[in-house]
Amino acid sequence: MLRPAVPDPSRPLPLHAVSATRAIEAAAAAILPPHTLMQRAGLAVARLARALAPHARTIWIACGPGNNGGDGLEAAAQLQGLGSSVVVTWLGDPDRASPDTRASLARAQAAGVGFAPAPPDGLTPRDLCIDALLGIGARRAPQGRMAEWIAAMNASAAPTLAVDVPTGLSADTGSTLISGAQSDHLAPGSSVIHAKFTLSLLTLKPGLFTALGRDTAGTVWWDDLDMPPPAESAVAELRATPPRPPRPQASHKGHWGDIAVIGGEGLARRGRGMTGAAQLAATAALHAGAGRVMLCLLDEGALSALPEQAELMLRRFEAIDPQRSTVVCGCGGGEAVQTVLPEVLEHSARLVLDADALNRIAADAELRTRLQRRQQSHRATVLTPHPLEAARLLGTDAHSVQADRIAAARALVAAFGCTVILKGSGSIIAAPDRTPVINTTGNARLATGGTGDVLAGLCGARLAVVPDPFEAAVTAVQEHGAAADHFPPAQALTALRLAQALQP
Ligand SMILES: NC(=O)C1=CN([C@@H]2O[C@H](COP(=O)(O)OP(=O)(O)OC[C@H]3O[C@@H](n4cnc5c(N)ncnc54)[C@H](OP(=O)(O)O)[C@@H]3O)[C@@H](O)[C@H]2O)[C@@H](O)CC1
Ligand SMILES: Nc1ncnc2c1ncn2[C@@H]1O[C@H](COP(=O)(O)OP(=O)(O)O)[C@@H](O)[C@H]1O
Ligand SMILES: [K+]
Repeated sequence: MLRPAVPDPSRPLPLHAVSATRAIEAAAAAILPPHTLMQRAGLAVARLARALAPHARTIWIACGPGNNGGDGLEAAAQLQGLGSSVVVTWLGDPDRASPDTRASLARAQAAGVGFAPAPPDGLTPRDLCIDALLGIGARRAPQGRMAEWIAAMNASAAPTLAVDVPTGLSADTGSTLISGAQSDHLAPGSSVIHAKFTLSLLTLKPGLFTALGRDTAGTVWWDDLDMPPPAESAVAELRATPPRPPRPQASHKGHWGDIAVIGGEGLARRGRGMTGAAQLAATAALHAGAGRVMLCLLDEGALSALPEQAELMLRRFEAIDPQRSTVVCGCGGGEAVQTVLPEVLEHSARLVLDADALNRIAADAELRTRLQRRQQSHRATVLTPHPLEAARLLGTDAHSVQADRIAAARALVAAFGCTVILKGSGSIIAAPDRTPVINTTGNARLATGGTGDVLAGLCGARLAVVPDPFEAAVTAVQEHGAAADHFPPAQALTALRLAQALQP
């Protein structure tokens, strides 16, 4: 069945790695007559193409040498049969193609599809390009004629529908394929299709939703090719954002938790005033509905009042009761956070660690041991690193983290036994014994200073009332992104305004 890749509130959408997809394909092929899957795939592509471009005069289908190209040839046969004018450019060789692809080639030829050595000229916005160059079998960066066709498709006035995966994107990781490695940014001239639509076949692939996936895949559709839900375990999943539960009338502030935000190195210490970061986290917790929010600034008492935020209670570190609070530690913490971290790690009942708290832990073996010990005593801990902070914790670089974000999040879970939010486009939320979630809310308007502090405060507010730290983290990330998605388009999204837009 063809459907948009939008999770239902009652059922997450599973995402499968290429290895699992191959196993599912093999199992399906074993029980179906030959060529069935490719015919279903081609029909799904043709149907979606007709729906997306009902008035197309020309449909250009660029086909690669493997079965992704076979899907394109099958779609060409189907579209020609439905009355569209199809031009196929094919990079394959009939003698080396798979039996499925050869069968679809014969069907396309029999249907009267036009084959051309080069892309058609003069496509208009109502026409359509179909990228069937590479799918899950892509192993290296496109070069030569394939790279030329990718460039032509990206430059075309007609939108592109990618079959299974945009060519040049890794289905597993959402990074791009470059010679011998993977890249986490779209370098000028990098050979990757920028699709307006992607139709994922049989399974949904995680790379479509994280790293560069969201930029290159466009709107994602999924056709399971009428195969039953796979037994293979999903590598990650997408979840719908549930509505906030109503507040019981008979609740009081004690039900909604005490949040203690610890951070904000003062200007005096090193000439870097970062109290704003902690204030943002505290403001976020407040607007997200926390019962009481305490702000502990590491500025040696220089700041004594916050007149514009009378609801926030200023506290010295010694005056905080970490066992009875949900502690959010690290936002703007600078070097000053180092001195409080041993106690924070030792005594906080529920803890969100962000920014400089993570950087200090990365640089200090004793703090790492203290963090690991929290798991043994079952105390809830959420880490909220961006890719560079994640890299420091893992002893690697941000590029390597971005090259496989799910693997990096899992590695952090394995190392520290905590719930982890690996931030960035398509944030990954992972925890011990849980299928990671890739967040689908949020947008690049969040790429501005302080929005991570807002997430940390929001996460604290949810962790205060949701016993399962993984569920609290998923909820916080979804709500943070949704607040950005609903933010007025004509207004600059700043972190403070985002914090104030959060809802209890
Ligand atoms: N699996 C399923 O569930 C189903 C799969 N289906 C479809 O099959 C697709 C997978 O097909 P696939 O395995 O043939 O791989 P595909 O993506 O066509 O690429 C491999 C070919 O490309 C070549 N090649 C690689 N890199 C290259 C480069 N840079 N530049 C040039 N060539 C390059 C590579 O050559 P080689 O590396 O071996 O030299 C090989 O020939 C899948 O995405 C879906 O669309 C559906 O029909 C039904 C259900
Ligand atoms: N392009 C993007 N798409 C979606 N979310 C983004 C994007 N860029 C940033 N974000 C989100 O914005 C927040 C930024 O956090 P972070 O990098 O820690 O910033 P800061 O330290 O300035 O607060 C994270 O929640 C991240 O997931
Ligand atoms: K493709």
